[in-house]
Amino acid sequence: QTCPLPAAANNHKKGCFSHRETSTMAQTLKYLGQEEAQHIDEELFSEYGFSVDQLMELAGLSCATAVARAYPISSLVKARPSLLVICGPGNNGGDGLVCARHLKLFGYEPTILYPKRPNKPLFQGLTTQCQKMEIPFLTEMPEAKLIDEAYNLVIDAIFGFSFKGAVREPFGSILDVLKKTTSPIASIDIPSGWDVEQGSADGLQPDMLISLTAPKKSASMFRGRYHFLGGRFVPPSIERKYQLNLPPYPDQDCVLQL
Ligand SMILES: NC(=O)C1=CN([C@@H]2O[C@H](COP(=O)(O)OP(=O)(O)OC[C@H]3O[C@@H](n4cnc5c(N)ncnc54)[C@H](OP(=O)(O)O)[C@@H]3O)[C@@H](O)[C@H]2O)[C@@H](O)CC1
Ligand SMILES: [K+]
Repeated sequence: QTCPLPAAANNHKKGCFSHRETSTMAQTLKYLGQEEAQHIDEELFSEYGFSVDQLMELAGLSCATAVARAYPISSLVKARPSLLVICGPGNNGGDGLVCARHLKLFGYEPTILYPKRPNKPLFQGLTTQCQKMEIPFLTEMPEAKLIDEAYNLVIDAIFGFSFKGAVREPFGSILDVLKKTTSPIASIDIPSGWDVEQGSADGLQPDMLISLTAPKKSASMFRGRYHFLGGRFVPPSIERKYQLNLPPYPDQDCVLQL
């Protein structure tokens, strides 16, 4: 069988739905509503004893792994393996910080924009770790033309499943710039600015989406090339309770291409 998905240095072949008789599984994979995603998240912390930094580390590592699968360093068009990681004010932004740190360990050259930093030890620690990893932080959002020239890829870690309502500054202006860039965008969990369930017809159109735990309803509107599932930490009883019908991850991989 020939894989209909675009080649990502053949890395997608292992575990790719299209290479297995999994079309029925793909149909039954649950796409979560906003409240359901938040309930699962809360339950993992309150009833299952996980800590936020534990799951954030696994989520961020999944994102870095998926990015490296879809955009291997050898496939990048610019001389340096430069990436821009834009982090928002919540846990999605925390995933972005973890993702940037792992990408640096994988040999990429991430730069971070983190305009609104929560005053909490978790995020302060993640920021320090990135600084100690010699990852530069920008003080302002570059113009679209500069992004196109300087970065192979933009990682969108601005908003996740708690985003609601009209976008507030400074993120409105940041998203407006991102809509003008031609560098591909990889969105963590939700394309930022999209309604978590309804999507957004005139919003970002990322090239990649990494759904964490399970895709959210808006993921059915995703039209980019690479859709990965990550966050391989869901206990079987949560999976049963919420009828997630997660496809089996290949071997010991922390990501799966949908
Ligand atoms: N179980 C899992 O799968 C795990 C999930 N994880 C990750 O957590 C993510 C969810 O994180 P989250 O709940 O912290 O919320 P998130 O979406 O980052 O944003 C909240 C921030 O955005 C802000 N904000 C909201 N609306 C806004 C607007 N219109 N305009 C401007 N700002 C707005 C809001 O601001 P506030 O309302 O407080 O002013 C708040 O500061 C999830 O998607 C996944 O990536 C992993 O880390 C761990 C395991
Ligand atoms: K995002």
